[in-house]
Amino acid sequence: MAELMILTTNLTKVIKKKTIVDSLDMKIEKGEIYGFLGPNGAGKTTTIKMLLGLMKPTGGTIELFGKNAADHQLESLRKMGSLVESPSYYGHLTARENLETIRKILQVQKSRIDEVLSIVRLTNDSNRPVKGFSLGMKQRLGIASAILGNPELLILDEPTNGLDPSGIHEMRDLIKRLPREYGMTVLISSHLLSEIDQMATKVGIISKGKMIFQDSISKLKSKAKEQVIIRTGNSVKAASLLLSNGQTAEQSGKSVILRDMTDSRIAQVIALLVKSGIEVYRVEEKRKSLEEIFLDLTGEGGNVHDVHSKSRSS
Ligand SMILES: Nc1ncnc2c1ncn2[C@@H]1O[C@H](COP(=O)(O)OP(=O)(O)OP(=O)(O)O)[C@@H](O)[C@H]1O
Repeated sequence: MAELMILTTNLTKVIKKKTIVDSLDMKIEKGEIYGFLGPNGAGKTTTIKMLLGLMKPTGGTIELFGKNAADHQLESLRKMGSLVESPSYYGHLTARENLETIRKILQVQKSRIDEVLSIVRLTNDSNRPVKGFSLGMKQRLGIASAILGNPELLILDEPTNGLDPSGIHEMRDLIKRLPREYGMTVLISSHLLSEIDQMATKVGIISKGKMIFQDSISKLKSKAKEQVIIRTGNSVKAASLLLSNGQTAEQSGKSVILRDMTDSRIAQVIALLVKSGIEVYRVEEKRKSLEEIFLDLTGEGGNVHDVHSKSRSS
């Protein structure tokens, strides 16, 4: 099994009697880009602050790099870089000068400044005062600061917040390169699945403080099982006829809904309906988008409980 960078067990935070993070089990392996997703207020920042030792958990445990975080805090913080909320800079100083102030604290080699400027593609703007930078450039400078100490684990809290599509694109390209080219593991939070869909190797979805899904994007996509909707002259009769012929079908208004159908099975179903005198008006195929699955999971109803029990047993 791959080396574990983060493992939380029953991680819980209660603030003013309100459970903000609720028995969270998070598992992140080396080399992953882990998308930590959830609507605003779900508890992402609170979780991240606990991982970074900025907030003390009310309950549960955190292991970082295979060791209990509370017992090895300095050791693990040395191997981590982070960008939480908007990064702060000296606006009148250049990008290079801002990095130099952090470099002195971290005591890394001077040459590392040129390396990180090149990684985040700010070399050409490195001698300009930061106050003239776009939001996207400031965020990239924030990542440059976070990776200055050459961390093994990089934690980014909503780094694409407020960026325009081209800024999001640049950020995505940058983050994708970090594990591949520099061996880093990345935890990135977002409230939009579409923003991390194309870069995350794993996703953890949090809703109201609880982890409701944790697996690969492809597993998440497989939840988007296609439906075949057949509109008929008599949907009640159609559904019961199909059921008596061993075909699971759900009646909904004037239609019957079938799931996981092959082309030949659909042909058989239609032939059966027509032979039995039931008119077939329309056959439609519908597949849920990733965003719809995400909304289903994080919404009030949907199949939250189904997924929750599934992710716990896996
Ligand atoms: N110090 C605090 N005191 C009281 N409530 C808090 C405190 N910190 C966080 N909360 C509440 O906890 C909930 C989760 O906040 P958190 O910032 O972790 O969510 P989030 O998922 O990061 O969302 P966002 O993207 O909006 O920051 C929110 O309802 C917030 O109001």
